[in-house]
Amino acid sequence: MKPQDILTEKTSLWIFGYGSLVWKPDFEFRRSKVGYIQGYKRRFWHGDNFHRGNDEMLGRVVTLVEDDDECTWGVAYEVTGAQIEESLKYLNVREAVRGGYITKAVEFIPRGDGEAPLLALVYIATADNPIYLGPASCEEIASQIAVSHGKTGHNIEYLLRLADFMRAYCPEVADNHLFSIEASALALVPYLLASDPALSTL
Ligand SMILES: N[C@@H](CCC(=O)N[C@@H](CS)C(=O)NCC(=O)O)C(=O)O
Repeated sequence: MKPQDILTEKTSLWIFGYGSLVWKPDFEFRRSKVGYIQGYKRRFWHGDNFHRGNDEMLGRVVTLVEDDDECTWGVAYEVTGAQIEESLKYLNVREAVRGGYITKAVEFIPRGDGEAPLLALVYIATADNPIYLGPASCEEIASQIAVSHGKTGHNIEYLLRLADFMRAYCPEVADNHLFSIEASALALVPYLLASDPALSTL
């Protein structure tokens, strides 16, 4: 019997997304829930030399940083049966091989009264990662995002789509880190459009 043979429709795995996965999972799933994990804060502290940057100009993408007083909102996706192997194979390339993320198990708390916590897999880039960039001011992060792009697109798209997700699905959450960087990056756009009109197609 191959390992995947035990994956019946009743076998279920939850995968928690908090960056590009909230707006672009790009794998098949049975259902999704908006909610949060405790003990982590989302920060634009990870470098990206593939999707939103390159080796000469690293993009900045989000990772999770442990902080007992914080929580991070996102989306958990349930994959069942054959979706489990397919999603993990896809995410291993997108997140681990190309993004440098590792996997951890976390407790996901769905939004809504009476929703039971769920064990979920999450992809995290840790400080020992070779392209981990670490803390910087929101202005510095915004200016790096404003001029970076990679094989998947411009780094600003990555920032704006995450901010749009939070406003649409978690309007009650004050993610100051995210929205400060967004405001700083948007303030740079007029200057960027003058130098790179292609940005107007974002
Ligand atoms: N692991 C986080 C972050 C994922 C993330 O943003 N990963 C990058 C890899 S560096 C990615 O998939 N980017 C695709 C894109 O930029 O469209 C999540 O759960 O959303």
